[in-house]
Amino acid sequence: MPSSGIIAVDAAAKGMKLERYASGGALLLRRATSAKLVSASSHLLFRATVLATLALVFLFTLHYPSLLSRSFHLSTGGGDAAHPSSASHRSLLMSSSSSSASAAYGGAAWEKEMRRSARPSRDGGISVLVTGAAGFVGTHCSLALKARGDGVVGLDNFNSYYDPSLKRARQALLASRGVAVLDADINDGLLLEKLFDVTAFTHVLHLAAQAGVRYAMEAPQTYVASNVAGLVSVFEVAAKHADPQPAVVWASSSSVYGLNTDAPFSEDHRTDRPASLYAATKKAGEAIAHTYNHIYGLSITGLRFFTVYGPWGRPDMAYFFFARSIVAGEPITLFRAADGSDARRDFTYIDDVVKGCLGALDTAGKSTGSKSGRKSGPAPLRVYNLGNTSPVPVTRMVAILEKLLGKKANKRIVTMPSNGDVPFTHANVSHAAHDFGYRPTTSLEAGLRHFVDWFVEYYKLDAKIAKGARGAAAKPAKKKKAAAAMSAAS
Ligand SMILES: O=C(O)[C@H]1O[C@H](OP(=O)(O)OP(=O)(O)OC[C@H]2O[C@@H](n3ccc(=O)[nH]c3=O)[C@H](O)[C@@H]2O)[C@H](O)[C@@H](O)[C@H]1O
Repeated sequence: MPSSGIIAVDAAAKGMKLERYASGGALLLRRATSAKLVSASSHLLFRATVLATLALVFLFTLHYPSLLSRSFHLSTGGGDAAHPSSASHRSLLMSSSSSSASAAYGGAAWEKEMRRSARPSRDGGISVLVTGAAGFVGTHCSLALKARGDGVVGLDNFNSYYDPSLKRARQALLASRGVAVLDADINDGLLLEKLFDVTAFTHVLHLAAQAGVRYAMEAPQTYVASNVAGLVSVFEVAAKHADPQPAVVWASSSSVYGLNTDAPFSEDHRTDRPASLYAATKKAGEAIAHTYNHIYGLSITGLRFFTVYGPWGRPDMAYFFFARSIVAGEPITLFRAADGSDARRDFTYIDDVVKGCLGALDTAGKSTGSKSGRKSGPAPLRVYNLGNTSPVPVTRMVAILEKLLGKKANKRIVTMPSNGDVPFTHANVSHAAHDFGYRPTTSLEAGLRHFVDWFVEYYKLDAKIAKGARGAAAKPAKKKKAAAAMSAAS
């Protein structure tokens, strides 16, 4: 539209030029005719341009619907579970129902429910806001806190990075144990403020994040939005709005060690060479934590998780999607390091990690700041490895799965692509052991057995799979039969 307007003005200006250089009556007549002609042709030109523009918009809509509907994604979320679009990265932040959560939540009944869920049932119990509560680690930690008599309010945006129905099932499990999980986003600062107005949480267990090392190449902005902006949002509310300030324990990652080759990885080692954007955002989080501790006296503990696995786990992680592929008879790709060695991971079982999280909460120490922005003295700033201390080759992990599922994997072994992966991880956990008695006790064999038990039951796999027979049947399994078959197979 504007371009056609410019063309019309240009044509009229040319007519005026003729007028300026002509002289005499005949020429006056020609000038008038010329002006009419110019006017008519500029109308034609204008109409043609409008039509052409409309045609272009139509074609553009046909070919790039996602671009034109971007504003829809920004506010309503959605996307394909397997490949959420990076253009709709804010949909990973704000699910459809959570985009206006701060406006939707409130009222006497809501406040009563928040207070009920946040209230400890034991003397000396703590009251914890768990972000990412419908996530893997968040669910297990919330259950453990509630079970020992602490108060818990959960928050999750139920994004589609992986199957949201699994997150809803975890939410239902939490609800059955009396833990309310709000459908809301950590970037919704107003909602967080509202929550702290209603409940004086003593602690925040901040686990909401965009996880996954390799997916960061596909959707970089989601990592910045959740792991940097979201973290700041949580720290802002905890530091400047909450009264009194809570202590914050949050999920960093073993990936911050990046290209570090000293092993086992110790908290004193270099973390300035992240291999992925995921790792870089977690490293940035640790720097941001330092700032909020330094300025506002916020007690902050970062936990570097090492490839956590177990029942109710994350379907985007290798052990989980390998199990699925083995059952389905589909090929799996195993990465081998450039020197020809198998990739190795310090796989850490969820129950061990939960003990570490609760230990970190229990020893967090108080924040020293207040709403006024003044702090009364230095507050704790801590970082701990939560690993298993015994790296296992990924090929061994697959061999265990094959045994448990009673079925051979169709393996394809390739050199590790340059996608942010690291060849090995190995935790030194002496600081966590010293400060809160963290001692991982679960072998990969035992932990994967628990995972497979849950996996077979949750997905109602045919008992034949558990027995090692071929093919997964579509019809629902009898749970007891499947479980019995699983223990027979192991
Ligand atoms: O500790 C962490 O900080 C991170 O742990 C997890 O990352 P990773 O340790 O990379 O786990 P995961 O993807 O399960 O790959 C496991 C192994 O399988 C190998 N791997 C992977 C995929 C594949 O197709 N083939 C393969 O061999 C791969 O080379 C690797 O050796 C979390 O996802 C991450 O969110 C973060 O929490």
